[in-house]
Amino acid sequence: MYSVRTEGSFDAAHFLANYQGKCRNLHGHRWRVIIEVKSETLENGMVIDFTEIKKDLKDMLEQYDHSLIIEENTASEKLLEALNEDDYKINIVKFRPTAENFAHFFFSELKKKYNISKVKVYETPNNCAIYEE
Ligand SMILES: Nc1nc2c(c(=O)[nH]1)N=C([C@H](O)[C@H](O)COP(=O)(O)OP(=O)(O)OP(=O)(O)O)CN2
Ligand SMILES: [Zn+2]
Repeated sequence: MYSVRTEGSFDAAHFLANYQGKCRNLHGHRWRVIIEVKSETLENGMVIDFTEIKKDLKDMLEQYDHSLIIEENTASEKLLEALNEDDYKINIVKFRPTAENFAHFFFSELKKKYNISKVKVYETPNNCAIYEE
């Protein structure tokens, strides 16, 4: 079995709603996203062309770069209105924005095109979550 890995990153702010601890406050991370694709066979000597998958990864992560990520229904209308009025880049997500949920989310997105086997998301240099199938 062959496998290839590549990675990308994005800088974004988030907070964990209903969380007892410092992460309930708005704070930022450089989210590092490492993806792995596996294959039994090679095409043109490759599992997948790095150039192609790197571009798709970059395009996917670009949406979150320099944004504020908010879990659906966890911010007041007043806050959302104020942020929108001042034209801040916001991403409302349907899941709690943890490294685990992002790993699963990015896995599902990439699965649409690639035989993805693993996604690792680093929230800090020391901590990462992994989703694999
Ligand atoms: N299993 C998870 N635990 C936590 C997550 C997560 O996504 N998965 N996220 C958070 C917070 O977002 C927080 O920002 C990270 O917390 P922590 O690692 O304590 O933050 P530090 O910056 O102090 O990390 P260092 O590695 O010590 O620099 C909380 N928990
Ligand atoms: Zn955090």
